[in-house]
Amino acid sequence: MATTQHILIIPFPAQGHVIPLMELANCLVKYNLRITFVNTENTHKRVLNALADKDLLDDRIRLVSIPNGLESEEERKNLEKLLEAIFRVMPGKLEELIKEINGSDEEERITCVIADQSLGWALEVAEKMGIRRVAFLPAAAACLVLGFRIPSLIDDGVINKDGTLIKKNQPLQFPPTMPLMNASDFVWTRVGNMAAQKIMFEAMVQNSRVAKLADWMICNSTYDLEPGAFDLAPEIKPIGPLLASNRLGNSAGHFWHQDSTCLSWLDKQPNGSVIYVAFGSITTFSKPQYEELAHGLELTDRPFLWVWRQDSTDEAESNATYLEEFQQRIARKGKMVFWAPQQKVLSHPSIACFMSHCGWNSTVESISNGVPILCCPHSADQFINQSYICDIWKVGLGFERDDASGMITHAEIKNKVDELLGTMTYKERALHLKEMMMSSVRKGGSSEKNFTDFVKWIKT
Ligand SMILES: O=c1ccn([C@@H]2O[C@H](COP(=O)(O)OP(=O)(O)O[C@H]3O[C@H](CO)[C@@H](O)[C@H](O)[C@H]3O)[C@@H](O)[C@H]2O)c(=O)[nH]1
Repeated sequence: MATTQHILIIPFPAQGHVIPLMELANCLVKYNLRITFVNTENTHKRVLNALADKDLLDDRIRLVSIPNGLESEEERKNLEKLLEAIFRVMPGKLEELIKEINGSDEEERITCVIADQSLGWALEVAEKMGIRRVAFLPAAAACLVLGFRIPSLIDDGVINKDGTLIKKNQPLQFPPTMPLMNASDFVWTRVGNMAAQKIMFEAMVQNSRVAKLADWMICNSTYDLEPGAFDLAPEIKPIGPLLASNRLGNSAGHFWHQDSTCLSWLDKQPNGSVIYVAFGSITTFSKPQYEELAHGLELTDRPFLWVWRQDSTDEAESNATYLEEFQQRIARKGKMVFWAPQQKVLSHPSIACFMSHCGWNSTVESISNGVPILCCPHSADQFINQSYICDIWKVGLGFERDDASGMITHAEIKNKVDELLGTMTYKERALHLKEMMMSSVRKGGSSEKNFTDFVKWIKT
């Protein structure tokens, strides 16, 4: 008989998915469970490289990889190719891996698969092999509720069967505690071209259907953050916020080395003074937009820490001179890094606010630290998250875009920074939300209770 249960965890191959699932793995091993964490080959290499010098993982977490059928970085960045290849190649590879593990030793048998909700096929593989299964949602519960609602959106004539919009200007109001959703802000209508949108839509339809096959659906949220969404879909259980600080550890699963020099730089700044600027792991803006942002930050005359991640060598080369000049010019006030230890940055007392693309992890990490947000959403779910931040929780502000250029201008950036930091209400509300969120993971809190029930179920 197995001494401890053996769980297989599989994330979608993107940074915003690997980090929270790695955090979940770290929480589970505290309950003496063993984890096999399955990344794609490329992600696996990146995670190992970034781990090399520190953040050593608990030895009950074994990192392994399977191919996703894509060779080049260019292909991996193309959402259509990525989704198509993942679906074509990975289910068979996952099944082979599980068979190999299960065949090696009775004690090694996988007893449960925890799959990223956006990899519905992994739940189907588990079901086919008679293994218990869990869907993990790294985004807001509202996104899955939207996925569940797709059939009624089609019946009500809001969208066509392929996800294209019929009623463009008709916002959708779920309960008032959920964001008012503009039809043009649905997750799939905010990705790439029409072909990418259709593929994303099909994936959402499929994944939302398959999620219902899961024995548990868990997500990185709390009842206080999204009461309306959990009322509509009580089968989704929040276990968040999943943060390394909850277990006094380092966050793991990074694709890049975390530049900790920014922490000693933050130590030298006055409390509540620094604007932290970071747009997650995928989002990039045009060069003119970065120039507006740089200009705007300079105008605020406040210290700032800016994560400027450049994806390609071309991009890095084209920005090199500008960046160098800019860094010299702002050296007195600002610091730039390629990749920051974001969770530690956001918990630093010198941080005043977070200028963010509103990825769900960044949103949760910011609020868990009582940090108000300036919103620059770019794609997918980020517009829904912005609506939570600005309209529902009222802990942040969005930017108006210039009619002619479509950009956020330097003047707008300065004005919104001044507005957000010039009144205490945003900070007060953020601190209030922080308190509610953090109490949910303390003993007896709602997320802690869901997590304990979940672990009990896994262990039976
Ligand atoms: O310098 C940095 C910048 C980011 N992070 C971390 O990287 C993660 C980024 O996640 P997120 O804020 O969610 O952004 P994305 O990487 O863009 O995440 C993708 O996945 C999310 C979860 O599904 C979605 O909400 C986003 O829209 C989608 O782009 C967070 O944990 C950050 O703490 C760092 O550690 N250092």
